[in-house]
Amino acid sequence: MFALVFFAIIFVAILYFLKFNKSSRELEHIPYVSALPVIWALFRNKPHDEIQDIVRKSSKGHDIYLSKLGPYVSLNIASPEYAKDLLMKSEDIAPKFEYRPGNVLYDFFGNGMVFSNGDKWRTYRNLANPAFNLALSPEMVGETTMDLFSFIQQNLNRPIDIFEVMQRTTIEVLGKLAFGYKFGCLESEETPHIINIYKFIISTVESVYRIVFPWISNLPTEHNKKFHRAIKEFDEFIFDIIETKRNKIKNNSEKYTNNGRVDLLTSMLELSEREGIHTDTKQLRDEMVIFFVAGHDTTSMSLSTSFYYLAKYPEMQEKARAEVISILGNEPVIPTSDQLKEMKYINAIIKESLRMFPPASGLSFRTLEEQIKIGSHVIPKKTLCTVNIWQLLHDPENWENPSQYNPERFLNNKKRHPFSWIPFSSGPRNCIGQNFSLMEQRVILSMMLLKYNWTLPKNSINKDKLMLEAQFLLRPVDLKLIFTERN
Ligand code: HEM
Repeated sequence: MFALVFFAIIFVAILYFLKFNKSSRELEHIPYVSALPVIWALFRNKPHDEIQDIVRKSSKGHDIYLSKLGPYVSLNIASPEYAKDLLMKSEDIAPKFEYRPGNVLYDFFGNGMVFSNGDKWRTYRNLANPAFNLALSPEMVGETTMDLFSFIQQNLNRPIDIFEVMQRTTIEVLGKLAFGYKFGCLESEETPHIINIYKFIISTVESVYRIVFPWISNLPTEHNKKFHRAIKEFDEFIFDIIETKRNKIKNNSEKYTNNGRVDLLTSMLELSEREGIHTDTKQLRDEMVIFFVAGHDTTSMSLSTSFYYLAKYPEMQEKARAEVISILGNEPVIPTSDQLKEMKYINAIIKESLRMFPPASGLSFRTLEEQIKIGSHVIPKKTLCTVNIWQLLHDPENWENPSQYNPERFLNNKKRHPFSWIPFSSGPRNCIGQNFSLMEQRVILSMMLLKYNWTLPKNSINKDKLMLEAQFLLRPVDLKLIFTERN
């Protein structure tokens, strides 16, 4: 029996190897780089910046190369010009790789916008675009920042986990933005039950083991059963919100739950009714899940990076505060859109934080539907491609002293390749929430600067450098800050 299993494994491994070699023959002009050192570092939970150092060293300076992470052989791009060649292709020539049921990404995200293609993607992106434009005014984020003040008042003068606090804040913002819902994360220290459910789901989706060995998710383990039960509970929560909204729109009764503001879901439902576009409840659920996931941990990471560096460099914090006071005065008030535009230094801080620690360090896979050219390389149809955003944002050719945090680099009008700063990706599949997130970060940072000073605790593990978890969606490790009230 043992021998049979052993030979079956060898046979499958040979088939797998031959399959890989077939695709690599068509791509033999592209160097192949082993991903084993990266996988090994991921399993040892190495900080993400160290993993990226390993990526850079093992790719030996190639800015286009093949490698194999888990079951996927992919073409990796790490130069702005090559990234442009891929990302500016139409969404039909370089569509997203579609995951199948049984893969944790599909099981949770379904066909949400990050992973959908063709008419489905176009329909929902077109429905969501105007909704995002309507959401750009700063009041809702400003009101949530007032709730953040109340939360921090309970925790003054002692170390608090800034990433956790930013998650609470951005979850509140996302709940109101996406479906006009108040989770109550800033009302008490207790985490709402549905958010605990969500955190369990997302920790499973992000697991390195499941990326490298996706079949783990199909085993009848207790964890997998709990994962599917958690998705069911999260789904019931979202389905309930969708049905309630549909009914309110049908009956024309108090649809605008969020201080009279239109949330994304209501806006998408109304537009679809006006235009006679059928919206499927399961697809709307997938879109809400994507907005929720794509929208809050990313912004929390970026804000945490800014708070961290402003604590590490007090003179930077003072300079940022002086700019905000010169525009808003000395009292914490909600800025207007025009006032936000004047905040050049705050904007440079946010851009530098996104460069230093891009919350999404790499892009999801594209599968080519046609042969394309990347630089002078001919890349055949069906090749799986991705862009390493981190490497673009730390490329010494475009960024002097890339590992140094320096917002001034965004104030000196230096000409750079337009694809050298793409933390939100670019082209037709760029981030739909980019402008919203930038506005959100400007509002929260500027109001917090008026209300508080903050420092790193003396014994912080992040004193010398910001420690990162291993994941591809970046997170800081144990990032505590001490807030004190100004005046
Ligand atoms: C700092 C904050 C954010 C960063 C760094 C970020 C980054 C990105 C990146 C890199 C992509 C491309 C993903 C890929 O091609 O694999 C993306 C797509 C997307 N993002 Fe964001 N994002 C942020 C905030 C948001 C927010 C606030 C929302 C919504 C509320 C959002 C919703 C989306 C959606 C729906 C897509 C898919 C767009 C499409 O394929 O048409 N993101 N984001």
